[in-house]
Amino acid sequence: MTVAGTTAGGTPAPVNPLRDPADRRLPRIAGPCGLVLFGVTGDLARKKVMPAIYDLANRGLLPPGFSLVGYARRDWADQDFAQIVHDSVRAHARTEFREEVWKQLAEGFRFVQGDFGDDVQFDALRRTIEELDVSRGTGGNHAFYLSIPPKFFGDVIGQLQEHGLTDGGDGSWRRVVVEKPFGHDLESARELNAVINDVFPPESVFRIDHYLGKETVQNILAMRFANNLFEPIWNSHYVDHVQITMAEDIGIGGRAGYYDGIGAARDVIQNHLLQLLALVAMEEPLSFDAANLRAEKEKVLSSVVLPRRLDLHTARGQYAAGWAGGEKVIGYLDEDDIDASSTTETFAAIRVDVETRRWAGVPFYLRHGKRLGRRVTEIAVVLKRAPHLPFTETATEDLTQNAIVFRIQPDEGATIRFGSKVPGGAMEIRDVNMDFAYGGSFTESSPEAYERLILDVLLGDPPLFPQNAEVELSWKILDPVIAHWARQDAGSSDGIDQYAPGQWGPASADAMLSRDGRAWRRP
Ligand SMILES: NC(=O)C1=CN([C@@H]2O[C@H](COP(=O)(O)OP(=O)(O)OC[C@H]3O[C@@H](n4cnc5c(N)ncnc54)[C@H](OP(=O)(O)O)[C@@H]3O)[C@@H](O)[C@H]2O)C=CC1
Ligand SMILES: O=C1O[C@H](COP(=O)(O)O)[C@@H](O)[C@H](O)[C@H]1O
Repeated sequence: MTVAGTTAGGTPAPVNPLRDPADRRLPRIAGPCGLVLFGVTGDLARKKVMPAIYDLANRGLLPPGFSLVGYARRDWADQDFAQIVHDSVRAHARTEFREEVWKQLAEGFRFVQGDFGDDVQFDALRRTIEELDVSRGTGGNHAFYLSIPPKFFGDVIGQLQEHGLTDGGDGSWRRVVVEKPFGHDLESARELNAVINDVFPPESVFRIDHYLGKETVQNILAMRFANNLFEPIWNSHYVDHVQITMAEDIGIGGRAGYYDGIGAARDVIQNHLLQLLALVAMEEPLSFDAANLRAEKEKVLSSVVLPRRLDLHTARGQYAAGWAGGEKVIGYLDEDDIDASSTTETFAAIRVDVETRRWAGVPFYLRHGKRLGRRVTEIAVVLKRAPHLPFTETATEDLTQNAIVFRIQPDEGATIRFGSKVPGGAMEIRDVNMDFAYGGSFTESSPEAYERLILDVLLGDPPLFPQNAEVELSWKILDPVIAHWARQDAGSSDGIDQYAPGQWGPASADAMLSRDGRAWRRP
């Protein structure tokens, strides 16, 4: 971790006059540096990366000479690029627009036009960076952010190496940022890791799983390990099962090219949901530095096993056409550029078990879907029933199981559900909730995940970025599920289960849990 007010190299950070001195939320400031963004016209760059850069600048967390170089095929001048950043900032930034911040930031914008295969333009990129080192004092320190389709990762990394962009000279750093998905199965992930590791040392590679940048996700470890309340019951003696839900109410939008053939399990379960599982199930790390955190996460991921009967313990489906939120919506197969016979799942649910002494016999159920009832991500640790209930049966007929729920988004906080006597003359026990809400407890607002992660890249602070091993272990868990579904598809021409938009997935998902004598929560 970096000490507040110093750069990753330990030298005092330059004081940015635009920094708001009252803002104590992200006290670390990046030293002299710049970012090169590939894929500036893309969805992620526009909605997340460029607004996060502005928000960091607005909070005074970027150095005054920070530079942003866009690389894309469009025939743009620097001003056109600045306009694109401006539009994206005005549409998606979280902090207010301040002209003086924008002006200072925009002075560091440059644009290089080119395809990923264009040698001449990669040379132009090198010269642009050298010019910035002089004019903006970026000191040779640059991060290359690949906000591009994964199939181009190898090409761009190869170009960076070939054109002398991977080494900024003595005392400077070069880093590469890659977005998920890291491959589409174990084999391709290994190949991709080999390509990246051939060019950049592991400490210079920052793999973004943006869930790890979320405040509420980081709080899982704080809540577990800063308190004495949870840890004593955090095991198979008290926990019945764990449900991890990531539900979205949106469809695939314009992302058919990426999504079809990938599907819900690869898109989200392989990365975000298995990372959440690792944080909930891991042992206490020796410290919160990257090596110790990763060691504990790797131990948990290595202990995950799938049930033998994948036909009984997995479920998948596709959203059908219908009504959601008062609007008529099209089905997955009717989306633009989706093949009418596609079997790509937009909903996936799996059961896994963690074979450790702590978790033996405690199933973890993971589910994700698009066009579900509402947008919500939560982790529910559902406890076993009390061993003895000294009440009449009718007194407890409305009492369900106690639960501790981490509310990751959008209603950020945590809930503890337990039974309480209903006021009145009779002994009647009913579920009640004790709530912690960020809004009610903190005046500080949560930084957006990309803000936190981009700042950590610029600081060279690695704990929130998964390394090769975690990525590969996660594919090892998921690959047999994908292979099982492919075998099912090969043996049938019926397509996959459909589910109505606005509902909670296909009937097979409910059946999967009811076979275990359980039911999904309706968050
Ligand atoms: N969008 C999201 O919500 C999320 C995305 N990701 C990941 O982020 C990355 C980017 O995704 P997203 O923004 O959705 O993708 P998009 O398809 O929206 O954007 C891709 C970008 O790559 C550029 N590009 C493609 N081919 C070339 C080429 N040959 N030469 C130069 N530029 C090229 C495109 O430029 P042009 O305009 O010229 O075609 C465009 O700017 C992917 O790895 C994705 O998996 C991860 C999490 C969420
Ligand atoms: O990684 C992804 O995440 C988004 C959802 O992110 P969230 O922060 O809004 O929960 C999802 O829509 C997308 O399909 C996936 O690639």
